[in-house]
Amino acid sequence: MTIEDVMEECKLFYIAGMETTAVLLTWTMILLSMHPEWQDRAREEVISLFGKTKPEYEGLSRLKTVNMILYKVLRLYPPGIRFSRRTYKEMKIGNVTCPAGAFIEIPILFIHHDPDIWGRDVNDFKPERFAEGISKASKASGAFLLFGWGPRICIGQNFALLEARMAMCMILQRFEFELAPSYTHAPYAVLTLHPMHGAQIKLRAF
Ligand code: HEM
Repeated sequence: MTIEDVMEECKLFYIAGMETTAVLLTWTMILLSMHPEWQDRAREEVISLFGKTKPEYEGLSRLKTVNMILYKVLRLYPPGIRFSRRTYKEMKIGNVTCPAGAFIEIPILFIHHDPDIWGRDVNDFKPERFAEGISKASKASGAFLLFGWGPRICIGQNFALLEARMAMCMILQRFEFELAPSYTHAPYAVLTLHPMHGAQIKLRAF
């Protein structure tokens, strides 16, 4: 690799890794503010596992409620709303024949909100849907696509979830939070899916 290649890789990791995880945490704070009963459940779990001490790596894998909440947030508000592929030769995908060089977009957001896959309560905030893991959460395997799919699937996915668990634990250990009256719910996609008018949240230390 040349030094330029290394620099490009560093930029890619920064761009692909920072904004995505930041919006995941933002939506999690928003949804836990909208659903205080889940905020309380998540806090109870965190305090029962770690008290007020900094969570350690092994302990994070024992989180159940926080995990279900993160998956639920990632289904409803996937940070990246689509990913794409280009065919390098003519190929058949299902019943469709694609010529070489076709650009194919996979609409993560639409798939994550498809009632045929997730049921009629597709838009409800029900983290318990993920109680038995990702594979049992929907009618179609492979419908939870937030990290992409195949050989180019997000290389940072485990790291991202680890960061998110750690950050949410540390926030829940210290603060109760609720939406400020100025918050307007307007999901908006530019590069990532984020709240168009920001996330005004009131934090109360305890
Ligand atoms: C919630 C957080 C994240 C989400 C939703 C996310 C989502 C994605 C998606 C959809 C792709 C395209 C995959 C494909 O084409 O199949 C991708 C690729 C990538 N992600 Fe992430 N990502 C996240 C966090 C991270 C983090 C934390 C890092 C690095 C520290 C990272 C590094 C990358 C890189 C380097 C690629 C390109 C992989 C390749 O082309 O081989 N991502 N990510």
